[in-house]
Amino acid sequence: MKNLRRTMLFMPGNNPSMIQNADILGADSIILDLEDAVSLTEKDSARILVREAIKNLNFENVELIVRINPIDTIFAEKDIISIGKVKPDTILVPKATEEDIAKVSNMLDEIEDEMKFNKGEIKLIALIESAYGVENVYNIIKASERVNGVLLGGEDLAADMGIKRTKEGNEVFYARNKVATACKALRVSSIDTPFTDTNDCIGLKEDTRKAKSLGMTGKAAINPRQVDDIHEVYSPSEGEINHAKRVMEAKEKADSEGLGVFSLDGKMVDAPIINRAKATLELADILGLL
Ligand SMILES: CC(C)(COP(=O)(O)OP(=O)(O)OC[C@H]1O[C@@H](n2cnc3c(N)ncnc32)[C@H](O)[C@@H]1OP(=O)(O)O)[C@@H](O)C(=O)NCCC(=O)NCCSC(=O)C[C@@](O)(CC(=O)O)C(=O)O
Ligand SMILES: [Mg+2]
Repeated sequence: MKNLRRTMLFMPGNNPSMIQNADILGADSIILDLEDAVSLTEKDSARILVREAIKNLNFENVELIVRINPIDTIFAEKDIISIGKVKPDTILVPKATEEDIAKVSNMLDEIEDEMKFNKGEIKLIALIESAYGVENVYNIIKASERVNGVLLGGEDLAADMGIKRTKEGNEVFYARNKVATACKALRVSSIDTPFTDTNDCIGLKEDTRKAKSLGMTGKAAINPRQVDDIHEVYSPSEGEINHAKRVMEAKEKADSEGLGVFSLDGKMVDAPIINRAKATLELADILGLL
């Protein structure tokens, strides 16, 4: 569902059969990749394919994101100019620093001017996948008003740290915490790193729950089979919806009795719990679960 960003499904920018189905795979966002999923010899043809796909295919039901090549490569400027002119919803900036975000944003200012697009219409997501990026994520988000999300890249981060990536994910605990907190502080989305074993749906759900429990608001996917499992974790369960309804009913009663704090099933309920219940019911409503 566009605008929710529970899932961002990566697909290689040089794979037309994957791209042509992108709109119907159920992900909230799709990422057409010009970076690591495309070999050096295919960079130019992938850029052309992605540009033509954006011009000619229907991507109404998903947020359309393009991951460009890193700013310090010979491909980045061509990517920004060629892709910026066909107006994707969002550009994903890999290995992002403050300077990279400012540079892409300035180039988009010029493109939007030239093409008579609305100013600031093309958004940016910063891909945080280095020790520097994690430590500076707050300032990287602040580097441009276009930034409305962060994607955490666990594989590159582990490589930069010189540590092993594991299914348990203890090695990304600090990064998830730091990214989720910076994103909440600046009210932008925080998308967790993909889970790379596409056959392990139990491991995927466990990994998604862990990231969600730290405040990450969505997760990247690399295979359409992962989309429903991630959505399940990011959807309120029947039990959570029923509890939220009971909190709101009890609140009405407490309001009529002039009480700001009350007890439900022996547990204290006050403003933060009421706000959480409201948010649960709002999301359940958007997802058609009420
Ligand atoms: C993983 C695998 C090879 C498995 O292949 P398999 O062949 O086993 O797939 P099957 O399940 O058998 O496919 C069944 C049917 O679904 C279709 N289908 C599969 N995947 C699809 C898809 N993604 N989109 C649309 N359609 C798809 C397929 O075409 C087939 O269609 P059909 O033939 O019609 O039946 C394949 O999924 C794949 O290529 N994924 C994308 C990989 C990618 O983009 N990676 C780069 C981005 S991550 C990254 O960079 C992160 C990071 O930045 C972060 C960090 O730092 O941590 C980093 O640096 O790492
Ligand atoms: Mg990466």
